[in-house]
Amino acid sequence: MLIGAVADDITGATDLCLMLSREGMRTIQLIGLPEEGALFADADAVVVALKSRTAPSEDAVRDSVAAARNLLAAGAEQLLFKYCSTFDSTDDGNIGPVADALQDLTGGGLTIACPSFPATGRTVYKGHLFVGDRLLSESPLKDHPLTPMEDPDLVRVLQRQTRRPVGLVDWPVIARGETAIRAAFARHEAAGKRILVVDTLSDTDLRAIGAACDGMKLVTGGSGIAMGLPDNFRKRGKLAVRKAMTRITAPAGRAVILAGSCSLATRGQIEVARNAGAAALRLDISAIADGSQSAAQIADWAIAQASDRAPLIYSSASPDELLSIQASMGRHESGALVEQTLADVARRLLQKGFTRFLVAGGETSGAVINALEIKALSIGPEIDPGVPWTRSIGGPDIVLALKSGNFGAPDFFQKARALLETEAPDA
Ligand SMILES: Nc1ncnc2c1ncn2[C@@H]1O[C@H](COP(=O)(O)OP(=O)(O)O)[C@@H](O)[C@H]1O
Ligand SMILES: O=C(O)[C@@H](O)C(=O)COP(=O)(O)O
Repeated sequence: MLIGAVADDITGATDLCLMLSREGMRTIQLIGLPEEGALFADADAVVVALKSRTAPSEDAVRDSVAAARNLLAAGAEQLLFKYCSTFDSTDDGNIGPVADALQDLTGGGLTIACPSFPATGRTVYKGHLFVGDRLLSESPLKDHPLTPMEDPDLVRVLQRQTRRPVGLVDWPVIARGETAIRAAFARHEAAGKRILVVDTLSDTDLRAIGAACDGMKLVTGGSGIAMGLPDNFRKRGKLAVRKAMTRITAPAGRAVILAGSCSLATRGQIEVARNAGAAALRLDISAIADGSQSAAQIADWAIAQASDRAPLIYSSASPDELLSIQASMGRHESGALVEQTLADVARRLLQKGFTRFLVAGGETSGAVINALEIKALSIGPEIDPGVPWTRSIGGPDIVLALKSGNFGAPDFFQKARALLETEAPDA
């Protein structure tokens, strides 16, 4: 194993897997902690998907360290801590505390914080995170149901979460390329900084930063930072050149779309799917709370729809609707109720022969995958930047598109289905 990664949520992990596999690494995604002593002979990269982004910070640290230990024991040469390209976290963490603990585990050397993912509009300039052409704090992420992001200054945000001194390598240095970046790393380290936010405006910047991270024991960031890392191993003859997949074969069976993300992108995709004629059912959270709507009823509704189209089940609400739901039911309580309901629906549909699951939302995907008892995924073709099709390894044989809430073009759900090929019955 060349790269061992710990991701703080499931869609973040698939996003990272896609980047590593596009860059030629044979990549496996594990759901939850790898077994102690496990070896991954066929993988260049192993990404462990945790559900630690919004967990209490002691739990996030414990699970991340346990995963990292097992990856290092299995031979990982470089450790990568993957978090959201929009730095989703609270002042208590979990990015800072987990980065601290992984730095301790890997000998305390310098690391970077690089959330940028220009292909999806996430860039960092003077340490400030932009989403498209808006500052993070003016983007839809300010209304995130669990981690509202109100401060775009990542040095300030991260410094609130870590005891280690945070520094910034700004864009004029990044633009001068690998050698200048390495020199800046050394200067900041000598000045006592331990974790450096790196400005990044383009893929060229990502590749230069990746090259400068050759030999760094721990790297932290979004999936973008993985773009430049595989080449470091290729230069040393440890990695072959591989072609990206363009289609995925799926076992015969029906498809369903489950959307628990409230992001602007997902709400737009729901609208497009509905306008294209998808049968759609919206979760009514107060009806679920008082028992008048149930997962069993919702699953029965999906089963009753035409079998050649994917029914759409969604909970997605506008920021104002969310505020009022959360005010009456609590942020975590209402979120958990929605997640459990969608997960229960998925479990029931699996039992009824559904084999293609398109899930929108990171927390939602985590809940669904746990309910389906999927333990590992292989990575298929890219549907849109950051979102591949995946196929389960072990457990029930199904394909899944786990979409981070904010990712994907407006016609994402239609595009995803167009990449599927049904497996021959005797395969
Ligand atoms: N109508 C709703 N009321 C309350 N919480 C909701 C509602 N719809 C979704 N949620 C919760 O919002 C959270 C969305 O997070 P997630 O699934 O990670 O999406 P994203 O990828 O957009 O962040 C989940 O915990 C989900 O259960
Ligand atoms: O880095 C990203 O933006 C994604 O990989 C990701 O982690 C998004 O999280 P969710 O929106 O919660 O799926």
